[in-house]
Amino acid sequence: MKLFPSLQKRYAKERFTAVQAQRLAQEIAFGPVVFQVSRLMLKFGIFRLLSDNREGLSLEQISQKTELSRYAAQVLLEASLTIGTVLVKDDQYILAKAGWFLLNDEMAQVNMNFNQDVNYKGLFHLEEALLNGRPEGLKELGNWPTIYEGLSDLPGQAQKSWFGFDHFYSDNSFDQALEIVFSHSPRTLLDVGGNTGRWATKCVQYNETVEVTIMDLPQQLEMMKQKTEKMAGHKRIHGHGVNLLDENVPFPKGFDAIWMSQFLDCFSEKEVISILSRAAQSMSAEGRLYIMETFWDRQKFETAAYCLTQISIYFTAMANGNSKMYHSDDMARCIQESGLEIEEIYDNLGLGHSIIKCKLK
Ligand SMILES: C[S@@+](CC[C@H](N)C(=O)[O-])C[C@H]1O[C@@H](n2cnc3c(N)ncnc32)[C@H](O)[C@@H]1O
Repeated sequence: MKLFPSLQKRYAKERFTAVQAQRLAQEIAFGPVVFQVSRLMLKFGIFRLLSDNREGLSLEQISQKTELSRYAAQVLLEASLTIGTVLVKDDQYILAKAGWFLLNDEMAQVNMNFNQDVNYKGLFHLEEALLNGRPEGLKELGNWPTIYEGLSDLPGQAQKSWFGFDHFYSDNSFDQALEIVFSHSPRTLLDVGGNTGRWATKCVQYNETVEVTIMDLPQQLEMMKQKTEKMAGHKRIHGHGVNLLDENVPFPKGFDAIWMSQFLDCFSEKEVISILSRAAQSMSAEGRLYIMETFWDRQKFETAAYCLTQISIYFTAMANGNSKMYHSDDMARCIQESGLEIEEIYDNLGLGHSIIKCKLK
């Protein structure tokens, strides 16, 4: 398997001693406990309290300041001690580095909220999802064939965490992406899966004349209109409501650029080929298609590859049962099979996106 050098080395040979491996096996066995304890250390403000009191606090002080019973504070702190998020010296609890990251690393918080509010209950159905090829966990949130039909109706906290997760990753790459896409001076841009219109808004504010059409599910376009109507340039943002899972739905013609950000990971390989083939049929020789994705094999930092391959499981259990965070070779094969060719790949955007620029073969 082809991997970026940073990953190649790490994944080719055993990285744990026997003792470390034995410990990891227990961390896996207690994974849900570790997750919930750490989440509540955050929610009840214990990590914050320890961060504000660097010299440490006793169990009694923590219980008093958080208004948790001595018992509740004690079980959380003792579990956190062995997890490694807090330390204890002379009966004083102190924040450890991993606790600091849970408290201050926005990515850890976004991922934790996403796992708690969107995935946690649904993951109980992963086994059926893998066997049936359907998002069997989605019933924990509502009754839709895929999560995308339900985005505008998700329960409040799940919706907040889903959009928080989606926006966190793509927002961090948009500024670099604008430079790449607008170096070709597109006058018209089709934003496929444009969601709440964040990229479209960036485009119309970056370039004074570009006209952007968001192609997304009809219910998603309603949400997009509400979110963009007060933004500068919103008159140059248009909507085109479709369900692209319907193979008979064509792409509209006449766009200089077609943009797909964090979109193709919502589809199986077969569906990706169908969508890309329809995109190709709509393109002229001068047109360019930009695919922005977080490919797990093209990550500079191994932790990113770890997060991405775990996020694939959300697609299995919750989103649609058949898509994933792709390896770039799989995407390249789909591109080839759709009548397109790769012109250039830009890596290391934002928190780990790549942009694949394609043209007609
Ligand atoms: C993960 S979001 C990506 C949002 C945005 N492009 C970004 O980069 O943050 C995927 C988008 O694809 C849309 N989508 C999913 N399935 C679709 C379908 N069958 N037809 C049209 N749009 C779809 C969803 O409604 C959603 O807005």
